[in-house]
Amino acid sequence: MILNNLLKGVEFRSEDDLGLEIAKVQFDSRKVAEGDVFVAVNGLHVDGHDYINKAIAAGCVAIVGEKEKGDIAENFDKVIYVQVNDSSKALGVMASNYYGNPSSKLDIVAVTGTNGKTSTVTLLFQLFEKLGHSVGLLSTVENRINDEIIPSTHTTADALAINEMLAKMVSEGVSHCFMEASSHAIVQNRMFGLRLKGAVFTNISHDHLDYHGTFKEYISAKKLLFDRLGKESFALVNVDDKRGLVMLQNSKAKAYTYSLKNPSDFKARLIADTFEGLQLELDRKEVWLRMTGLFNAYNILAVYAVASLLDEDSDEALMILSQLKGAEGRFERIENQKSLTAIVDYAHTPDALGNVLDTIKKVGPEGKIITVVGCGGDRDRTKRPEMAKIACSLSDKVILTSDNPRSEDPELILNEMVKGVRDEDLHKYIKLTDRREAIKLSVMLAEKGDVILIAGKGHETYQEINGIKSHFDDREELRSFLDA
Ligand SMILES: CC(=O)N[C@H]1[C@@H](OP(=O)(O)OP(=O)(O)OC[C@H]2O[C@@H](n3ccc(=O)[nH]c3=O)[C@H](O)[C@@H]2O)O[C@H](CO)[C@@H](O)[C@@H]1O[C@H](C)C(=O)N[C@@H](C)C(=O)N[C@H](CCC(=O)O)C(=O)O
Ligand SMILES: Nc1ncnc2c1ncn2[C@@H]1O[C@H](COP(=O)(O)OP(=O)(O)OP(=O)(O)O)[C@@H](O)[C@H]1O
Ligand SMILES: N[C@H](CCC[C@H](N)C(=O)O)C(=O)O
Ligand SMILES: [Mg+2]
Repeated sequence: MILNNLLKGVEFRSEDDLGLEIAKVQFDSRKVAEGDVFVAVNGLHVDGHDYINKAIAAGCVAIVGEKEKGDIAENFDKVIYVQVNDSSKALGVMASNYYGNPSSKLDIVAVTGTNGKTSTVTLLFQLFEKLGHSVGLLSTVENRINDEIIPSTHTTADALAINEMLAKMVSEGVSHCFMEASSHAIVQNRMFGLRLKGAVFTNISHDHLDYHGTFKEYISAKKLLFDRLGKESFALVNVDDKRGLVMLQNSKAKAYTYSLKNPSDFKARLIADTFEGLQLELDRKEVWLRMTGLFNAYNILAVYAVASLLDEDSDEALMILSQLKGAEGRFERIENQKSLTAIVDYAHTPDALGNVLDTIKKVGPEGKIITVVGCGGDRDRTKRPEMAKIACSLSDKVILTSDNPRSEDPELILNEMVKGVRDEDLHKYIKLTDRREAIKLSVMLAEKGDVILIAGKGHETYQEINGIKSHFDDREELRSFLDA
């Protein structure tokens, strides 16, 4: 592709001839090959501008960067230089151009919020598939093009990977794509330049303050998704969350609301919440669903509203929804012969953990609740004491253990968690860094009628300790001890 065409829609300054052919767009010097353009992005750890010489040595023919040409590299006589105000935004637009602007050729609905993104997009994917459409999914658990699975490394991939997958979807006739929009992705402009049919806001609560700094900044990050929507798009927000309406301010999109408690465009009423499923009144129709928990009522309502906004038949949508199961690793029950209720859930924020434990308390059996939980390393430290506090106040016994410690000392993470436990709950917890041993102990402690909750890792099939990922699956571990 000609560089000039690649830069269509990007505001830039350049004194060079931009008529040359480009092989590929890259933003990592380690991936640059002969004939590529290298986009230098300033990151959290290093500045891409410091890798321009490496990119040139690897054969790139053009550079896109924010700095003045004279301030960067010596051997610029060999390459074209294009100066932009924001490289990550330029990268978003260039990635779209390179892959033929796929987002304008299918309907993309992005879902943001602290909790419920994966659950919502997975349900949307399943629903639209069963409604007879060819569908794409970009999510934490996996990316999908109909039956094809493309492994996922992030909740929201980088701009090049997103557009590459969207282009593949277009070439395979996909009509709808449901994607998660993480707050990291929004502020890093990984989705910049995408044309969205709509965006959904599920909720916002404590998470990622390590990255965003303050809760206010975290809200602003989510809001940016809605600020960037065009007037042809829809914005659908949960107004039972007090930040729901904030998302709509400054948005040009057509605004819609959903709620279980407040006046809204799409409304549901909870009739019953049981281990077997939810009973809801949706659009004045009664429906039984195979999912548990008030939070799932919100997810179902959002899915139903999106289907309506995309002009699907509402009766057919409700019928299909009533047959769907939730996303894997989300309130997933592990069958066993020990008369125990065993649940694996991805709750890795204080809000999610509280919701899941509240649900178990409300709908679960009379027995004790035994919770196994940890907190990820290299992530928001302030959620650690909160999560331990919630786990201990809503459970009878808690085994505090490792999640993905990543580069951190597992023992120190547990010590930070313990600080949050209330005095009256101090007798409830045990610290055990080895997650396998912690799961084993939960099964040993459980008696007939008890509930075991293994929280935080859900669908994950690895554990990252000391920067090394090894195979680990909460469901496999739990099953092996329950079957022993
Ligand atoms: C904190 C964060 O989001 N980091 C992401 C970010 O990395 P970074 O800013 O640290 O990049 P950097 O290492 O400083 O490098 C800056 C630039 O120099 C370039 N570089 C670097 C080295 C080199 O030799 N040559 C070179 O060109 C890099 O390609 C990059 O363009 O940009 C990278 C490229 O897109 C991402 O892979 C990386 O995700 C890291 C691995 C990560 O763990 N991210 C998590 C926190 C994340 O994104 N999570 C959200 C979900 C959160 C949620 O809602 O729960 C997600 O969407 O997955
Ligand atoms: N709508 C919701 N509101 C609050 N909590 C929810 C909701 N839906 C799911 N949860 C809880 O949050 C956990 C994570 O849900 P899910 O994976 O759907 O969230 P996510 O937003 O995709 O998370 P991530 O940021 O890691 O991608 C679930 O396991 C469940 O405990
Ligand atoms: N998307 C979240 C997932 C956290 C899952 C938890 N198991 C952990 O590793 O901390 C994050 O990257 O913060
Ligand atoms: Mg997710």
